[in-house]
Amino acid sequence: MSTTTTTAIRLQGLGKTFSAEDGPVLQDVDLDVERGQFVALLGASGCGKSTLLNIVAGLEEPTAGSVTVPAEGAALMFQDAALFPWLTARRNVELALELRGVPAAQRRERAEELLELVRLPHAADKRPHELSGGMRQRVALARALAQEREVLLMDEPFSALDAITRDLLHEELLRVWRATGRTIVFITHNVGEAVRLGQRVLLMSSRPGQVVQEWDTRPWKDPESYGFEGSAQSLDDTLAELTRTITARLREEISRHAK
Ligand SMILES: Nc1ncnc2c1ncn2[C@@H]1O[C@H](COP(=O)(O)OP(=O)(O)OP(=O)(O)O)[C@@H](O)[C@H]1O
Repeated sequence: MSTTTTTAIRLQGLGKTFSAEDGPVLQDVDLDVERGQFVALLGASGCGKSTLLNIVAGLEEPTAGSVTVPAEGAALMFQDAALFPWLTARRNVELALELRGVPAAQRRERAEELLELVRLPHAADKRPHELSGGMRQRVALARALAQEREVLLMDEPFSALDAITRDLLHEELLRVWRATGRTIVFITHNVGEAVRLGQRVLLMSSRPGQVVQEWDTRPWKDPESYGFEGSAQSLDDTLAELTRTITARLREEISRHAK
């Protein structure tokens, strides 16, 4: 099924069971993601985040419920950039354009535009082994954007990077998101990352995986539109408090699962 004008992704009563013996990995997941939204999906290891993303991407079939996504499908980005090692950064991006049927004459220019968008124009002729981990993820982002799909699904794309590089890429991703208006679902188990990036932070429980709680960070990120009148300091304090609250809830979910 394809989506409506305002909803990019709709999950209704979604469930996934790989084996009857292990029981459901996902059960009764209901979720609407509006077009242009940035959603961070947080949960303990093994709670079914990747399975959920793979179902939205069409890589896995649900065993219950329904998934509605844009007709053209979604672009995916993983923790491992998975670039072709023998191709330059530009050629890796061009390949995605080629697969989409972009004529050869336009590919080079478009690939360069995308590498510029992710702030990597100077590395266009380098091969993946000549790039740092952060640079490789920038190429992977440019390649995902080259697919020109409205929905971008990101499965822990920055979790293998050092803290400073990750911090920089958070800024870059937010800039790219604002510039392109993509709908993003971003998986992480890092609460700080989820709060920083997501307009909505969703917490998944484990076994069966369900969305058990949600926080809206927009009032703090866009205080003027939401009539928040506190100082920058009180804004920071409120976000830090939110991060603590979500961390405590995540811990609860992890220990509940461990019992
Ligand atoms: N193809 C599969 N066949 C059988 N079981 C699977 C398959 N894919 C995932 N699972 C199981 O589903 C559960 C959820 O896995 P999933 O990778 O979705 O979790 P996750 O929340 O993304 O974990 P992590 O944060 O560690 O990446 C796990 O118990 C896993 O073993």
